[in-house]
Amino acid sequence: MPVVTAPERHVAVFAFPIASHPGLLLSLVRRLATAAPTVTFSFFNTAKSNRSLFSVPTPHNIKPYDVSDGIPVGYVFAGKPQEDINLFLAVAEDEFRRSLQVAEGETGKGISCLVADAFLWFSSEMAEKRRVPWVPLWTSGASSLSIHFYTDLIRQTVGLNGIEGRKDEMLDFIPGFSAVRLGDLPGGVLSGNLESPFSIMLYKMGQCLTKATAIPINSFQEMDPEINKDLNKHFSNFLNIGPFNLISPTTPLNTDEFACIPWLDKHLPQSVAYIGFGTVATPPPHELVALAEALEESGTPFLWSINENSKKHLPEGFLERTGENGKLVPWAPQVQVLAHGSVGVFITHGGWNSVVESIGAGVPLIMRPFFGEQQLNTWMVENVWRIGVRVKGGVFTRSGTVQALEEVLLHQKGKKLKEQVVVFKELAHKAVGPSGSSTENFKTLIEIITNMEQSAT
Ligand SMILES: O=c1ccn([C@@H]2O[C@H](COP(=O)(O)OP(=O)(O)O[C@H]3O[C@H](CO)[C@@H](O)[C@H](O)[C@H]3O)[C@@H](O)[C@H]2O)c(=O)[nH]1
Repeated sequence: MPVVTAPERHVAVFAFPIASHPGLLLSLVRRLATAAPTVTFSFFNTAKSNRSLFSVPTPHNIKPYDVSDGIPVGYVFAGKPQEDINLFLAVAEDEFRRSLQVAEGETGKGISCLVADAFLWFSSEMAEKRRVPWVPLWTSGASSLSIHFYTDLIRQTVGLNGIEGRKDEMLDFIPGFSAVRLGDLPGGVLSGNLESPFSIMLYKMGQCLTKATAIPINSFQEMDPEINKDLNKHFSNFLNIGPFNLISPTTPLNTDEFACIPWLDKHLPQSVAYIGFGTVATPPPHELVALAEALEESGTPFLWSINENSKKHLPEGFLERTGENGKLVPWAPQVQVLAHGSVGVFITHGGWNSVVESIGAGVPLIMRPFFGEQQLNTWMVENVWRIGVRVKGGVFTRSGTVQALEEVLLHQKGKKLKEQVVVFKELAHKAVGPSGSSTENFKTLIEIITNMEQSAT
């Protein structure tokens, strides 16, 4: 990769400190910092998240700064939805501003660019005031970004009286989408609490995007050519620079602490179901039972990344009965697991990283979406890319899950899903390869962020 030198440049990076967001942003910043070793990158994130992310070696020109998570001392979580997000958002803008001044004081350099998780819409105004480029990273796919961009149009057309009873109605006027069910739009656009801080955040983000100097996303343009074509008309430098996981690790926890790979080695090619629901979603107890029963009934070997809390809801004697056929782990090196030849299907919530990681490995999906844009990702997987299926009714039942497993692992349909996901796998690898679209887009991004032409070394 060509190297840029620009010692006077100071790039501020604002992280959204929840779920897989900060890890993904830091993996981008690592790439940028390696390509521009004389540029200073100040990475603003909560102390807890920084501790975990910076526990592995990091390029010398990235310096972490802690911001408050907004959780008052002694606070007891009430278990309300998005409680941690709401607390953080209440203090975020002031915290980033305060901490930015500290970093500018310490480095003696004003910032020359502001990179932020796109969720942090207010950073657009901060960049504008300082007259520096604003570069929001969108951590999900082009489809969900498009929906947030077109939220006003969608609300005006569909109405704001709720979509209860109208979930199967199709929406067919968003450029690049031939159609999508109202019920599969991201939460907070038409359904859910439109006044929650999270919904307001997404709405405001959608309104600010045209102010961005560049919008990098963790995808590759061949995946959504029509949506890309449309967004390129509205945004400057809409840059697909992924899938990130094909370039460098996006989580510091990618060691095989629980011996998943040796266990997978003992299984037949494309026979195992890998199960994982990302870093936030947890199926309710009765669905955990249904999923376990379906695995047992179908005799499918499985590797399940599951937390202790969920584990206790599994049917009694389940693990003893499944024996060598099943393995439960608190954390799996997901990217390596998916790339293992014995994995035949990924049962997942449809978080964006999980979707692109499965594509990168050529593994078809069974989707059980929970919140956010996971419904939309599921729609795209099943109806647009045709690389997986949604479990019947969108929730785990014993019979619906057995049916989905049979469809993907045994039937002719499964063969087609596999063929199709391999087509996307090849496109993804090509995109990040030499002269691939994501590689070229990344070069453009470096130029924008460092404000310098690259010189080959
Ligand atoms: O045992 C595990 C479990 C997870 N992971 C990794 O954790 C990440 C999970 O990411 P993702 O699938 O995107 O799930 P979430 O962390 O839940 O993602 C949040 O952020 C995503 C990106 O914006 C959104 O698409 C989701 O809806 C939102 O829940 C992936 O990189 C996985 O490889 C592991 O390596 N091992």
